[in-house]
This record gives sequence, structure tokens and C-alpha cells, in this order.
Amino acid sequence: MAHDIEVEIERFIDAARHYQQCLDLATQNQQDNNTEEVLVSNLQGSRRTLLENIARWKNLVSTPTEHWEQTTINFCAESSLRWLLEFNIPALVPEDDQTTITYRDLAAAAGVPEQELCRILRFAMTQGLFDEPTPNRVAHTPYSLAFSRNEDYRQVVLLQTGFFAPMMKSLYEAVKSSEAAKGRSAFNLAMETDDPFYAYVSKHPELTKRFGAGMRFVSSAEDTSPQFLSDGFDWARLGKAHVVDVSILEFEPISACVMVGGSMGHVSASLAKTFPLLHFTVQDLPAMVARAKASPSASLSQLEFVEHDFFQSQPEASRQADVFLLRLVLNNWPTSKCREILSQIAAAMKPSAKVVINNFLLHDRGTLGKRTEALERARDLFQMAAMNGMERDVQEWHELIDGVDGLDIEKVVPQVGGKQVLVVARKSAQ
Ligand SMILES: C[S@@+](CC[C@H](N)C(=O)[O-])C[C@H]1O[C@@H](n2cnc3c(N)ncnc32)[C@H](O)[C@@H]1O
Repeated sequence: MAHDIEVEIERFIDAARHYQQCLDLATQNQQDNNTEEVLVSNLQGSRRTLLENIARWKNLVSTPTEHWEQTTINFCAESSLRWLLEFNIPALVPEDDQTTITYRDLAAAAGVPEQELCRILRFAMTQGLFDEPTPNRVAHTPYSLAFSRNEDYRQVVLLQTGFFAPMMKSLYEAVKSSEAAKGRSAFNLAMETDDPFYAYVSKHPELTKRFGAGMRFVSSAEDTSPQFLSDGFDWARLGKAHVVDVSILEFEPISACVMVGGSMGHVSASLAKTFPLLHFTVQDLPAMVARAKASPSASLSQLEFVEHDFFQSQPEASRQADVFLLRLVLNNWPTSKCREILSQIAAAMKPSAKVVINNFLLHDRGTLGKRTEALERARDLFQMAAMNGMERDVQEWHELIDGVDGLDIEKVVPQVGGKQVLVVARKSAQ
């Protein structure tokens, strides 16, 4: 244990030294654009290493009592954050770093009681959110300022704290009352609805808006770009071919500069641009198809949108398809449901057709940094709570496909240094 701590201290000091060197170089400001790119990437790397080290340290040095204390801090942090963002407090604090606002003026501007505001802000300040540089006057920190400058960031955190958090907290009740056996999830319990997750979100405009903001924010913060899908499968070799993409993207259009042709069917749209000989049939439920047909993607001649429920037999036209593409779909469903979806596809496949699955990959325990692993596992728990879905590791992808009559796995390709995986399957020999 003492040795572990010693090694951890050395790692931490190394990362901190590296971080400081990067900062020093950056402030000397004598570099050209190329050096600046390297510096930014080095800074990013050493910042992440520091965060990973801190996560390991916390686990290493905390006693059970301190973990309990941390849990108290965590749930207060979550609820105070929601309170401050719902009342849009960040937008009411002056952005200029020389200017501050009194608690009284801030409370009046937000229309909230001064005493509650003050108590909630003083807790939030312990988490790096806002500051009180002189008594009774509130100022921004870089963290609180980000909410005032980036509305998508505010919306995505409101989605987490106001919608995802209650859903995650119902995981216990969901298992206790065997909701999965009734086709329901923790989400159904928390929201007191029988609607499936996506149907519920699309019926609630405020939630749909928050999801749209969430998708924009996540696509700028994480590498979920379709580039890996484009590079990882030999699309060019198909020549003139027909691809059935079994789902559209779920929520509001993302700006055309982020995703080719708007978000509706953005993955097919992006592949269509790179591989002009491919023709795409993009399927989804009726409401999604109606929205897609009204989006900019509808004008692309290589794309057609078709209503289809993937638990039903594929339309006759799919029998000529060369590829069935499932991107970020199967993690939304438990294995038995995934097999139903894949069986419908297998039944429609011509002998030379392929199934291409693009999803997140669960890495083996202990092979990633603690914080990265926690985020990956959190994504898996989110799928469990929302839709009884799951993220899968390499073995689980094999098990899933092996359990589908008429499909054989061809290859599983993890993204090097990334979060994604490509699973390619072919029709079993008769
Ligand atoms: C996570 S999104 C897929 C995202 C998209 N493929 C992408 O890569 O961005 C899941 C999609 O599955 C669709 N979906 C859910 N149930 C469906 C069903 N029974 N049949 C067809 N599509 C369905 C939803 O409407 C939603 O568009």
C-alpha cells in the first residue's frame, strides 16, 4: 500500500510537472501554428492524466467515511447545480471579471428568495462554481461562465440533473419490481409513463430541445463522429450498392457544419458524400421519418427515408440490399430484443449481404484510466436505466451475433485509442 502511494505520488508529480511545462511554453507565446497545435494537444493530454491520477488517488486515500462524505457532496452538487441552472443564475452574473453583483440584486433579478440563493451559491462555490471575491458579492469562475456563454452546455447539464438523475435513481426499484420482465425500465418508473423512452422524449418539446442541445454538445466533446465507420469498412469496394440504415438520428437538427446535410440521417448523408455510388434507404418510426423528410437531408438524391419498425419483417425492397447498417441502435436494447431485430434483417438478407454494426465498445476492466472507465461504465448504466439496453464488450458482441439464426460474425474491429467498435456479420451458409 505504501509502495502504491509512492508510485502514485511520482506519477502525479510527473503529470503536474508536464502540465506546468506546457503552460509555461504556451504563455511564452513565441510558437507558430504547428507548435501551438502540439502544445494544445500536450496540455490536453497532461490535464487528462492529472484527472485520471486524481481519480485513482481519491480511491486510494479515502476511508469509507470519506466516501460517504463524498456521496453527500455529490448529491448536493447535483441538486444545487440544477437549481442554479433552472433559474439561469449564470446569465445574471456579470461576465466581466472586474464586476460583481450582490446576493440581493442577483436574487431580485432571478426572482428567487435571497437567503436560499445565498446558501445554494455558497455550497456551489465549494465545487468551483461561482466565487465571492468580496463579502456578499458574487463573481463568475471559468466553470460558471461556461454556462452563461454556452446555452447547449446549460441544457445538457439540465438534462442530466433533471431527467437522467431521477431515472438513474430508480434502478433499484426497477429491479426490485422486475420492470424489465414487463417491458419497462427505470425510466418508465421515474417518469410514471408506459411510453418507450424515445416516444416519451419526442412528446415533450422541452425535453426534445434539451436532447438536441445534448447531441450537439456531446458531438463536440466526444469522438462519436462517423469517420471511424467510414474508414473501418471497405465501402468503396461495394461499388454501386444499396445500404439500408435502420435508424435516423433521434433529435433536433445539428448545425450543418457539424454533420453533413443536417442531422436527420446524418450518418448515411456523410457516407453518401464520401461514396457517391452508394444509395441509402434510411428507416425509422413514422414520427422520425416525417421529421427527416422535412430536414435538409431529404434533398440528397442518394438518400430515401422509409417508415419501418425494425421488429417487423423488412420491406420487400430490402431483399436487394448489400449492407444493413445499425449505428448506435443495439445498445438501446436487451440481448433478446437485439436478436429479434437482427433476425428480421437476417431473414431479408441476400447471400452476399452484410450487417455492419457501429457502436460503443466496453473495454476490459482495468485496461483504461479509472475516470475513463467510470465514464464508459456510466454509459452502460444509462442504457440499463433508460431502455434496459447495454453497452457490450468484444465477447458480448460475439455472443449476441452467435445467438442469431442465419448470421455469422465476420469481424469485430475496435477503434484504436477510441470508444467505438465495428462488428461485421454475414449471412450463414445454407
Ligand atoms: C440512438 S438513435 C440512433 C442514432 C443513429 N443511428 C445515429 O447513428 O445517430 C436510435 C433510433 O432508433 C429508433 N427506433 C426506436 N425504436 C425503433 C423501432 N421499433 N423501429 C425503428 N426505429 C426505432 C429511434 O427512433 C431512434 O432514431
